[in-house]
Amino acid sequence: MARRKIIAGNWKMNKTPSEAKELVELLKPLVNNPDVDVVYCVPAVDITTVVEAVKGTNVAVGAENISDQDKGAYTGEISGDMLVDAGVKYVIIGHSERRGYYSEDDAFLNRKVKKAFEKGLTPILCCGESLEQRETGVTMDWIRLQIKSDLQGVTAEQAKTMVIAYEPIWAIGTGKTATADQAEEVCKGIRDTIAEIYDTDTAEKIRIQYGGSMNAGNCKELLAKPDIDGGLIGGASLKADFGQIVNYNK
Ligand SMILES: O=C[C@H](O)COP(=O)(O)O
Repeated sequence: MARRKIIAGNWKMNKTPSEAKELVELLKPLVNNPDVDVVYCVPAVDITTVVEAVKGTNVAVGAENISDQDKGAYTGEISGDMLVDAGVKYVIIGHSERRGYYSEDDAFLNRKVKKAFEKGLTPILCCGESLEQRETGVTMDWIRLQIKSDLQGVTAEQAKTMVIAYEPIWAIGTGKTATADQAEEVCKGIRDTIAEIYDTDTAEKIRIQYGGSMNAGNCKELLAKPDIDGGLIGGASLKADFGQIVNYNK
């Protein structure tokens, strides 16, 4: 069975609640594609507004982060239960901006992935190499290490339902996209890693996105690759272009 494409916007720290509402309204007529799952991953403070604004549409809402803890004295944290109660279905975990700027390491991210599953949320787990790692030829070794650590204790049944986003750090927000062949090579490598950790059935079911300067111009070629099941879009998710990406096959 063919994997269904999943196109997710990662709004990052860009929209106030009122701006978020405007963006949802702008995108509403543009993001209908029966062949594609559409997700808006939004700042925590926008979640309630966006959940309300997408009611009755095909769009699901995701969070950009989750606490590894359940509840209690963790100032500033947002728990899985809070996200679920607010109507969130997906959560981005391990984005390179969180790994880099906030020193989130693999052991911490592994706890978040497990917490997301425990609460019934679908993790979008990010991985990817730096420019230096690509240039020294260790891309796949690095990514294999990230995935193996971040998925420790995750069952095959859980892994089948999740999403992995391959995001080369050098391509994020730089306008420099990986070529479709480069992106496919790593996404295929990720699928092989999943087969190694689990089995081929799990590898065939897990969805793998590409992220890094994906836009209306390059999405068709990237999404035509056999192991690229969607995109995690930053900059281009904040404008009408996102509709063109969702409708890449039209
Ligand atoms: O999560 C999204 C990625 O960081 C890609 O961002 P970008 O599309 O602005 O390069």
